[in-house]
Amino acid sequence: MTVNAETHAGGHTWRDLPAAQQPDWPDQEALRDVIAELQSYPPLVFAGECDQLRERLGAVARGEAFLLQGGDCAEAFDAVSAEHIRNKLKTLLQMGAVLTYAGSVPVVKVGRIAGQYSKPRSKPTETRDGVTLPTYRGDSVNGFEFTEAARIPDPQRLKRMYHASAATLNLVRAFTTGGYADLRQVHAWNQDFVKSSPAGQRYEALAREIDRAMNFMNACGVNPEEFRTVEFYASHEALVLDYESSLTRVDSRTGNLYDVSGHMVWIGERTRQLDGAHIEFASRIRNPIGVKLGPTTTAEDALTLVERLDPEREPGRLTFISRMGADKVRDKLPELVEKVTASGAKVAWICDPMHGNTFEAASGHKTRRFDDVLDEVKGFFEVHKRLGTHPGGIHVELTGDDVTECVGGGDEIFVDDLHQRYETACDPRLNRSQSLDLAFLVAEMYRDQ
Ligand SMILES: O=C[C@H](O)[C@H](O)COP(=O)(O)O
Ligand SMILES: C=C(OP(=O)(O)O)C(=O)O
Repeated sequence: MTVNAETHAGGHTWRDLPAAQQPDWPDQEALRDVIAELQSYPPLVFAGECDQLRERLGAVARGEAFLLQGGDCAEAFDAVSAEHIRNKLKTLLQMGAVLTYAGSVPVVKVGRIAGQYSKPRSKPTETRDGVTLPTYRGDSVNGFEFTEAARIPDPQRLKRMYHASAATLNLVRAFTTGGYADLRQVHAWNQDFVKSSPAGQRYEALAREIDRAMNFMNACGVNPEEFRTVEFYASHEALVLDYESSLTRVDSRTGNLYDVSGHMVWIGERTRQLDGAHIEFASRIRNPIGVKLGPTTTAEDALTLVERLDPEREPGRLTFISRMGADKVRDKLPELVEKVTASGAKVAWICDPMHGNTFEAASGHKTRRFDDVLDEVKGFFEVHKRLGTHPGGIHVELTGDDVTECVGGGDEIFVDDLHQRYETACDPRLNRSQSLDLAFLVAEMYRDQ
């Protein structure tokens, strides 16, 4: 793992191709120094862990497991705190427990965490009160504050991204293996929540059932290790290629390249050009790869992506994350699923019900309706049911905090509430209550499927 990718044939082939959405770094020499420093840093994850996740995703692709992938739209350096990380993890663990128990399916848990610091944007600039500045591209690139100084891309931020990811991953590993994620804690995860929210109360009833089932198994002498720790993986969008490539290493066991900045990386809707640098980069690494598929994706695009990224047709290698929008999923998804399935490819199909359903409220807040999110997931399940294929999971933007960024949900948030706790640096996230609501509804859909 010590050899960096630049010395490996294939480690730098992406550099010859157009790379969309890259920061306009003003100081190239500073960038080169940062890249050299990042190349000397230790890996954040191990190649063997990436292989293990690929195997788990293989089960998803075969229809034997369900993927829960979620976390912030954009992580922020000033949110690297025990409280934020614990809240996010707690929400994902609760959703995982709901899906496993109510959906009766093994759940592969993957955070949008410990690396989700870079954002592709629709426009290069933002104008406020007649002042135009470069758009915010995530904490790895520039500052959120609307000042000229903050918005200048600064490569030193890539080092902060590495350190923030390392600190986050360290705590996530401690939480998931050090007792906090023990299934006997199902009630503890809910303690601060149960009284106030309908989702919390519904969860509490489910936790009591899980308790009874565990007591029964305990009485039978069954108390497996799987109840005490949780397998949890980290993922992010592989957007800023100088960063991802600096953290790409040769695996000493196999000679293969792995992007050791996270277990799984995905390529976004704005950077999945078939002849572009991102797909080339992803084609050279052995991590499990996700690709977002928006409503303009053609079946031919999807088939070429399979050819480029999964030529061996290895279940778990490639995850297609559709993000069509509630009004399009039923029209656009079937042809992709049909033709990819007919080609013999063994991809996992996941639904991102967030990115196709964003709109701007009259107050100027970017938001999403919980009902649209739910409807896209429903459409996704309907398509797979009709085609006899497996609805493999969901990919959601969420937080464990009680923010007011998306409207609707059981503990209803109205458009007029959005200003109360609107904290996202980019796109609106489901709060904890909305996330749990979604998990219950998805578990029902899965069971019915
Ligand atoms: O999270 C996804 C994208 O970065 C985001 O939707 C882009 O938002 P924008 O259209 O405001 O640039
Ligand atoms: C940018 C994102 O999504 P998409 O590429 O699907 O727009 C994202 O998931 O952060």
